[in-house]
Order: sequence, then C-alpha cells, then structure tokens
Amino acid sequence: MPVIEVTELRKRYGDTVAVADVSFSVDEGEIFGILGRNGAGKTTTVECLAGLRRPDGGKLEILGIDPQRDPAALRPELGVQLQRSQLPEKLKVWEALDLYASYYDQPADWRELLDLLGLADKQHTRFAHLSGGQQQRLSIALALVGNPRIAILDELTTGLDPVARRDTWAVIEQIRDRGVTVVLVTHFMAEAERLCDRLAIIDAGRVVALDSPAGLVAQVDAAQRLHFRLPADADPQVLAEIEQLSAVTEVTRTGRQVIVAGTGDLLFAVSQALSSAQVTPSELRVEQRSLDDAFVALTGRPLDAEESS
Ligand SMILES: Nc1ncnc2c1ncn2[C@@H]1O[C@H](COP(=O)(O)OP(=O)(O)OP(=O)(O)O)[C@@H](O)[C@H]1O
Repeated sequence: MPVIEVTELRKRYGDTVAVADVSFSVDEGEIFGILGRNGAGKTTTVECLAGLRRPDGGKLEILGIDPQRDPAALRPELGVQLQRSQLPEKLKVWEALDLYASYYDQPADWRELLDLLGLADKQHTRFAHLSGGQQQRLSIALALVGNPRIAILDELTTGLDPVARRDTWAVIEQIRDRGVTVVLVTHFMAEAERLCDRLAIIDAGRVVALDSPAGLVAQVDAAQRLHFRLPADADPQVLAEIEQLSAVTEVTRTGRQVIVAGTGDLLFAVSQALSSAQVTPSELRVEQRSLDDAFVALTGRPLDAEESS
C-alpha cells in the first residue's frame, strides 16, 4: 500500500528548474531510494515532501496528508534528517534528544534509540566532540524520536569513512525492520544497491527510471563483455571470425588481450568460434552488468568516480 504519492512535482528557484517532473510512490515498509548526481533535484524533492518548500506544481500526499495544507497532521508521522543538519556545538547528546522528544505528544524512548544507534555511551558527550559517524547516527536518532511511520534521510553517509558508512547502513536496515518506511536520498551507487528495495533515478529534475536495483540492471540492454587472453600461437583470423558473429558488436585487441562486446548468447557463440578454431583462451571472464552500467545507460553519464564507490 503506498504511503507516499508524488505526482508531477515541479519546483524552480528563479531561472533554475530544480524539479521538472517527478512522480513516484513509496510502499509501506520499504526502503525507497532517490539516486542522482549533485544538483539532480533530490533534496528539493524531499524538502517539498517534508513540507519545507512549496512546490510550483504537482500533487504530494503522505499518508493521505498534503504537507502544505496540513503540516501539523504530518509532523508526528514523518521524521526528517536533512543534509547539513547541525546542532549547537555544546549541546549534549541527551539534551538534543530530550529537546526534540519534547516536540511530540508520543515520542519514542530516546534511551532505546541510543542503544539502537550504538550511542548509549555518548549520552553525555557534546555534539562537537562526536565523530562524523556518531553525529550522523545522532541525526538519525533525532529523526526517529517522534516515533514516525516514515523517515526521510538525505545524504546520510556523505563524508563518512567506509566503516562508518557500513555501520550506518546496518542501522537503516534495523529501522526498516522496526516497520518504519524509509526514503533515502543518495548519490552513492553502492548504498542504493545494498539498501534500497526500489529506486528512482533522478536526472536533471526528472525520474528517468524506477525499479528495484536488480530490475534497473535488467532493464538496460548494456553490452556484455568477455575478456580473454589469446595463446601466443593463435591464428589472428579467429578474431575476424568472431567479429562476424551476430551476437558480437565489437572486438578490441591489445597485444594478446581481447575484449569482445555483444549481447544475447555472446559467451556461447564466442566459445564455440574459439573452439572450432582450436584456440584455447586463458583468463576468460564475463563482465557482469551493474547498477553503474544501468545509471550510465539511463542518464548518459556516470556518477563522478569518487562518488560512486
Ligand atoms: N535555495 C536554492 N536557491 C536556488 N537554487 C537552488 C536552491 N536549492 C537548490 N538549488 C538548485 O536547484 C538544483 C537542484 O538542487 P538540489 O539540491 O535539489 O539537488 P540534489 O540532487 O539534492 O543535489 P545535492 O546532492 O548536491 O544536494 C540545483 O541546480 C541547485 O543549484
């Protein structure tokens, strides 16, 4: 059952169109990802969802509530952790949680949240003395302290080291296991692939694809690639024959190293051609298609190299 419905959302800032046309729905209990490059319109989309920005057009419903029309009804249902959230440096962890809990009629037990997030021993630590990962985990606790049914988490693991990032992923899975629906904004491919049940890829303010990570990969008819090494005495004519196969789109040779790109039954067709020419290749491997390939095929460009790991 959808708990969030976004229909033809539009938002511009002056001449900049941040969101041109975004539609998606989020089912109860899932981790729904919004993946895209910097500036794609992800934050604007979730800020509109959270009622923090007024859309120029389109329709938004969270649990049947319009965030602009009835923000008071939405507040107890929605926990929001936005990018660049900062707390006063001297505020202690327990003070922040106690303060945020006081905003709600039926807050969660924040001590339990501290346990869940591995911050129990940091209760009396000031915000400025927490590590980046601990600050992020505190921001998740603050988003959950109102006992929301839905949590929006924006660029949660940006700036974290790989260990802290993986710890945070485990926490998000635990939150989902507690029945909270999670909307996760990210520009990390691995994060989207690992965590999200479904994923909207947003590019230049539009949804260009929406499916499970595996479904997105399967949608893309990206070339399969076979890599192998020819034996020193191989007749080079075999590559000309491989090039003629209907499954093959391209053959690239660098010294004895060969890459064959193609579709369909590529592995079978190439193996047969090699075998009938009595050529036994070494180091044969098939390159799997990935979410990165799907992203490139759908948007025309990769995520920046340093961002996609
Ligand atoms: N307050 C604002 N005023 C003017 N332009 C803005 C404002 N906020 C965002 N933009 C612009 O709108 C576009 C979409 O920005 P948005 O922050 O929604 O994208 P994003 O996908 O979340 O990117 P990032 O990951 O960098 O936050 C960008 O071109 C951005 O520069």
